[in-house]
Amino acid sequence: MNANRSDCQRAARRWVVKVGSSLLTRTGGGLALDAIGEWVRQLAELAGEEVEPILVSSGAVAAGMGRLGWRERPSAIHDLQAAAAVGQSGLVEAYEDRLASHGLLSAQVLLTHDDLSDRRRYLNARNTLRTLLELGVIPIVNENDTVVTEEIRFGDNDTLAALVANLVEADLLVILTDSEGVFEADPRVDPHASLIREGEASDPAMLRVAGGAGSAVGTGGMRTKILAARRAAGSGTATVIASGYEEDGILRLRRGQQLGTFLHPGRDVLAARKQWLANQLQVHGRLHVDAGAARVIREEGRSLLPVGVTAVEGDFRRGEVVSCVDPQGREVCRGLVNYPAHEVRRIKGVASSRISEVLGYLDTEELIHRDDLATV
Ligand SMILES: Nc1ncnc2c1ncn2[C@@H]1O[C@H](COP(=O)(O)OP(=O)(O)O)[C@@H](O)[C@H]1O
Ligand SMILES: N[C@@H](CCC(=O)OP(=O)(O)O)C(=O)O
Repeated sequence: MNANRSDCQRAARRWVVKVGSSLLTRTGGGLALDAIGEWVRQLAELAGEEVEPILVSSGAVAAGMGRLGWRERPSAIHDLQAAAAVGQSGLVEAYEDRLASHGLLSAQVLLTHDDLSDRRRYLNARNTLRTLLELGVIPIVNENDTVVTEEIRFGDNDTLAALVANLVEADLLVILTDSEGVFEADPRVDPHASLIREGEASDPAMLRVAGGAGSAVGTGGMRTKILAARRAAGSGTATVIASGYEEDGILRLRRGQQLGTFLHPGRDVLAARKQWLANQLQVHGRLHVDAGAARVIREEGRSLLPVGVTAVEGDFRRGEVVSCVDPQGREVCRGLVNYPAHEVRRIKGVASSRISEVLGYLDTEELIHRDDLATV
């Protein structure tokens, strides 16, 4: 059963807000700085209401074109990459200045899709983003355009935003673009098409209105946004696709107003999260935990600390999935482990306060963080 859309928006704590190139690019290159100021003002207000916003912003190519004096978007990949490299610092500076004027710190995070499919780098990105949010810093994420080709060619930061939503298990993904939302047909082709206000992310009809593969609108455009909503739904995240030109649009969403198109994740959020983690699970090793650890994990949803581990089986790397079993050999949970097998063997049974003494460094106090484990 889908929760009410307004309630979902109001209850959402962790937001990923994606701002598309179509909004950020001024005609002839350069950044739409006034618009950036508006989104920042709203994000700052959200942050003051205990929302944790993460921004995924395109615009590096646009900013670079402005700086290089290029009037037309180049088509050669190396020119696009050069423009993005010149522009990324300007893009972040634009956000940083405006966030600072609201007393907020920002951080630049550059990712590629590959980073998020590699277990260790995935865990690194997840821990970094989690720490930034705990520190009250606003992460500004973009594709690392220097090392990718496909994404920069298709102009697809929608997928990146969905991957980030999965990564941090966001409650809401807001995709801001130049269109009011998803229409029954591309409004540029059919100006009379009406706006779809609500739907299921997985509904095949949504993809059909956004243009099938091979059609003119089949690459980028609305199609990648619907696919992003589907991907986000995988970890229980709801998506809103709305216009970035709407006055106070972000704040109005926060208050529960029905702007743009809302795409329900389609099933129980907690079940989706567990299923999502379970799908990631290819078990690389086994940790034997004592009865106390098994109990607090099962009954209180706590993290696994090294002190609760009695034996280690297998050879796994940091970020891989391990299974935890209780003293009777019953599986308790599976999760992403923060230390490699040879180090877990050294810190098993050790208090977290002594990890750095034993290993010479401290990564995290938890062996498996509660957000990274699924009970079975
Ligand atoms: N069914 C649809 N409803 C709304 N917009 C659509 C639809 N199909 C295609 N589009 C197009 O998608 C565009 C937005 O995508 P895009 O230009 O890639 O934006 P961004 O740079 O924000 O990612 C709209 O301007 C619109 O022309
Ligand atoms: N990462 C690049 C391009 C990504 C891009 O254009 O994506 P999108 O906003 O989805 O059309 C940039 O910052 O210019």
